[in-house]
Amino acid sequence: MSPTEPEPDGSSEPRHVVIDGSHRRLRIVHGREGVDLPAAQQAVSDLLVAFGRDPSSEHLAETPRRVAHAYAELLSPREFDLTTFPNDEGYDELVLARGIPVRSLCQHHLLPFHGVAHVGYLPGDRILGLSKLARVVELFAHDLQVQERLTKQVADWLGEHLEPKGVGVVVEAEHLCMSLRGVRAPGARTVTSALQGVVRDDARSRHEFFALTGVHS
Ligand SMILES: Nc1nc2c(ncn2[C@@H]2O[C@H](COP(=O)(O)OP(=O)(O)OP(=O)(O)O)[C@@H](O)[C@H]2O)c(=O)[nH]1
Ligand SMILES: [Zn+2]
Repeated sequence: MSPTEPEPDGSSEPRHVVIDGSHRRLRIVHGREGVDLPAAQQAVSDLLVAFGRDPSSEHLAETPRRVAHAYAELLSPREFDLTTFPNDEGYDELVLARGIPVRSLCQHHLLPFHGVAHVGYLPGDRILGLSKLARVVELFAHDLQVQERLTKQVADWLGEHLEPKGVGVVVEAEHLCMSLRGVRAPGARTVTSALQGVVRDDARSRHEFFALTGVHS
């Protein structure tokens, strides 16, 4: 399957472009097809008609454009450079970014889910620019998602690109499809986790990871 070909679930893997001939700086771009704004705008206009509204009224005239752009923004992660540094000091404890904001779209209802991610890793030969932990979350969150897949994609991606000794990812989110409608359970937060390597297999590392996230294992 080519990097840009959509997977059966509608998402596709991000690609990287080597920008300085080494593994040290990679430009990460997402492989998803861009949003067709004119088509999305027309579809929103049709939806307003289906809702019994007049899209030509002064109040709604700009709404199709606004909605199309809003969804395009939510479905388009920003490109970034994956910057790593040699782990010269042999740092061998967990590195954890706690409370990274998560904004994503539920693939079932196209409603947002939002919350935080805690992303940690146990370094191997290289350490990662800290901001990149939050950028990787955005890379996968700006998609039509389920929380389980988002959580695992972040962990798998870090494992593949950083080759650390271990990875841990926890996502805690509120799904508007569960709080505003349907079951109407506002405040219910779903917690998912994905662990790899030492963080999964070694009880002390796993316990330390969950202790640092504030999530009880
Ligand atoms: N596993 C998982 N389920 C999700 C996620 N986001 C939404 N869902 C659920 O997807 C399910 C879709 O179920 P359906 O029964 O087809 O849809 P529905 O009739 O709108 O369901 P209700 O929300 O219960 O009214 C619901 O239970 C949602 O809560 C997610 O990230 N992960
Ligand atoms: Zn939903």
